Amino acid sequence: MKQWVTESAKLIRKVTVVAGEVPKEGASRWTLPVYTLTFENPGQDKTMPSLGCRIDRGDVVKVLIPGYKPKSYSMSAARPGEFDLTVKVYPGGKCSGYLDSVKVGETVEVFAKGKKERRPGGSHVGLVAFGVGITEALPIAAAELQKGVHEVHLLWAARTYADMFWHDEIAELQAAHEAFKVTRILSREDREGCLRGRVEARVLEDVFGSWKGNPQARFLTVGTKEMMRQAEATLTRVGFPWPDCALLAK
Ligand SMILES: Cc1cc2nc3c(=O)[nH]c(=O)nc-3n(C[C@H](O)[C@H](O)[C@H](O)COP(=O)(O)OP(=O)(O)OC[C@H]3O[C@@H](n4cnc5c(N)ncnc54)[C@H](O)[C@@H]3O)c2cc1C
Repeated sequence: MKQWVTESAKLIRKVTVVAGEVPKEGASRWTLPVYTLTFENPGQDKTMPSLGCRIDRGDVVKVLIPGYKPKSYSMSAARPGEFDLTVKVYPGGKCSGYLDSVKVGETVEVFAKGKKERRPGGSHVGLVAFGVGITEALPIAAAELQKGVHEVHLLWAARTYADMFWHDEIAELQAAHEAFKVTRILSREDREGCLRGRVEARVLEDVFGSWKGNPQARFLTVGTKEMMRQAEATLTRVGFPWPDCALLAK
């Protein structure tokens, strides 16, 4: 098996973000639990960015699953000496199940990975996040707002409102930055204040249409590869050609 150069990070806190539901018999889907795991930096290193992981560039933390390959997680926050991973736990999930099984005081093997760079432009930044993809999108929204861009619009898609989290964090960021707009869209629930449906052309038109023709508009999609490819193709169709309008470049 390939040898990976990893470092040991100690789990120091585990906080429930979404409690989740016990699966109902016969139910095909249910709300899955989400936890924020806080790890001490390897060697108690206080230098930032933690692990050298640039949250604002979409770098990831690779977690080595014993006897398996490393899997990617976005660093959802970092403070001197520690960093967070916010993890949705899938039934039978090799990596998420492993992370869920780690006890406070135990260590995991990790390393940071990422070479992407922020592309020039981006007076208007659109972030299209699917489900737990918010763990990458929200820290990037915060970083873009810090730069003083004209507008950051987060379009966050999930099945139900119960699958969503970090509402207080989003509200705080909105209170601090008038430039931060948020649209939530649910595929399986009608809810006041949220759109209903999927991230299709008419939704992207409605949310980002007023930016059309602005060569400064930049976008980031975060989700499974398939969701991202689909969203990028739809952005292209509605007038934001991919990858010309990508926020990050490899
Ligand atoms: C760049 C990047 C960043 C990521 N960041 C995060 C993050 O911050 N937090 C986080 O929780 N995850 C994140 N992921 C996803 C993570 O890497 C794993 O894919 C996820 O934890 C599932 O792995 P697993 O080994 O637990 O599940 P597996 O053992 O691969 O699968 C177990 C079961 O869960 C189902 N399943 C797995 N993934 C999904 C999915 N996305 N949607 C629906 N069903 C699924 C499978 O179909 C299977 O039935 C990220 C992925 C990438 C590529």
